Amino acid sequence: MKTRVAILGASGYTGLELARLLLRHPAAEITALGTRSEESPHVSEVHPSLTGQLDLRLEPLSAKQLAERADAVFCCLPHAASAEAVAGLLAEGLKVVDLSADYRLRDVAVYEEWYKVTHPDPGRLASAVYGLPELYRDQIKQADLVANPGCYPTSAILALYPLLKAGAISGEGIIVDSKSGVSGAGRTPKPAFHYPECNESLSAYGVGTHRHMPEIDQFLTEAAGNAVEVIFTPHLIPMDRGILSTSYASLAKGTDTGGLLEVLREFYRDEPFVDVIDTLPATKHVAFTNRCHVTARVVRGRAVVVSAIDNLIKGASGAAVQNFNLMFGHDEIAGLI
Ligand SMILES: NC(=O)C1=CN([C@@H]2O[C@H](COP(=O)(O)OP(=O)(O)OC[C@H]3O[C@@H](n4cnc5c(N)ncnc54)[C@H](OP(=O)(O)O)[C@@H]3O)[C@@H](O)[C@H]2O)C=CC1
Ligand SMILES: CC(=O)N[C@@H](CCC(=O)OP(=O)(O)O)C(=O)O
Repeated sequence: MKTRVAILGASGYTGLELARLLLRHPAAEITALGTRSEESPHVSEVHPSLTGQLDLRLEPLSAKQLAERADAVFCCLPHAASAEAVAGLLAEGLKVVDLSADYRLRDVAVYEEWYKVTHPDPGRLASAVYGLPELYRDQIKQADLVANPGCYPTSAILALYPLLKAGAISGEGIIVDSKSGVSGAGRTPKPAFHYPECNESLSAYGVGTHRHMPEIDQFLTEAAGNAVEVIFTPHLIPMDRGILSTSYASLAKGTDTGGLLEVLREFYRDEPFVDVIDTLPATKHVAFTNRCHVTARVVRGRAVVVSAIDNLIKGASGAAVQNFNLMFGHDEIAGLI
């Protein structure tokens, strides 16, 4: 029997990507789509690319209604709004993959400092599982609530975690320089993402203030075993999708390019979606896939680690399906290859 799934925030970009992936999933059936709109539009009006593939309307649905129609909910809402919904969904016995940032940080004070809002459901931060299967597969299998990682943190953590864990690089002075396509900002219009504002332009933003910095720190600290504070600088690049992160770190012990690659290859040996490559990654090589390409070089005595993902797939909806598969005992790669 198929697992019945609902998508909240289905009118957005991650909602669309989830619908696309789940329509090809052999063990999942999309049974409900959520919106705030009382007009209940047909999905083909909201996402013309789904015309003829899914005959559902987007509806404002209560947690109780969702529990009648689904077993799992993908929550694709903005932060804070998401945690408000999640508490009710869990109370109805649903399993939830939350794509927002609400349950990724373990310390509510850190969340409130960086997100500038009061957390609506702080009691659950300690028990939510961070949905990076490469690190927490066993916990995800047991979880009712999985916090899907941020897009930039996925690219940075996958690149750096194994090297820190192995003691190949130092946690001091790490720099993560990332570029993202515009879909990373979501479908909800904002002036900076208006076509003439961002086309033919490359700009840094959120320098020193981006909310993904403490998320990267949290997991790299775990890898290193002592406090890691990275400098993370995101850039907006005029393409639809994709993230490329170039990270710089000091070497902790004398090693060369081959040594770094060996650590990465060993860590990801059995991983279905992380490819440690000899060549340099490009967003085009992972676009529309759930894969992360990563490589490393030693340059003038420092490590340079380059990783690429599709922000909407391995950075959001693909990771969410991977987590869903683990939570429901489906083949981890179902719907993703
Ligand atoms: N885009 C990306 O690459 C990534 C996004 N994320 C996170 O995933 C979540 C969804 O992102 P994305 O799909 O890009 O966002 P979008 O802006 O594309 O879509 C979010 C949807 O949520 C609904 N919504 C907006 N505001 C509210 C609100 N205040 N209360 C309830 N519902 C609201 C809207 O649907 P309606 O108007 O129909 O109600 C909207 O279409 C966000 O938390 C985002 O930060 C995470 C990783 C990557
Ligand atoms: C290009 C762009 O604007 N990207 C977004 C990515 C954030 C995101 O989607 O992540 P959360 O789930 O953590 O909110 C940003 O920098 O805010």
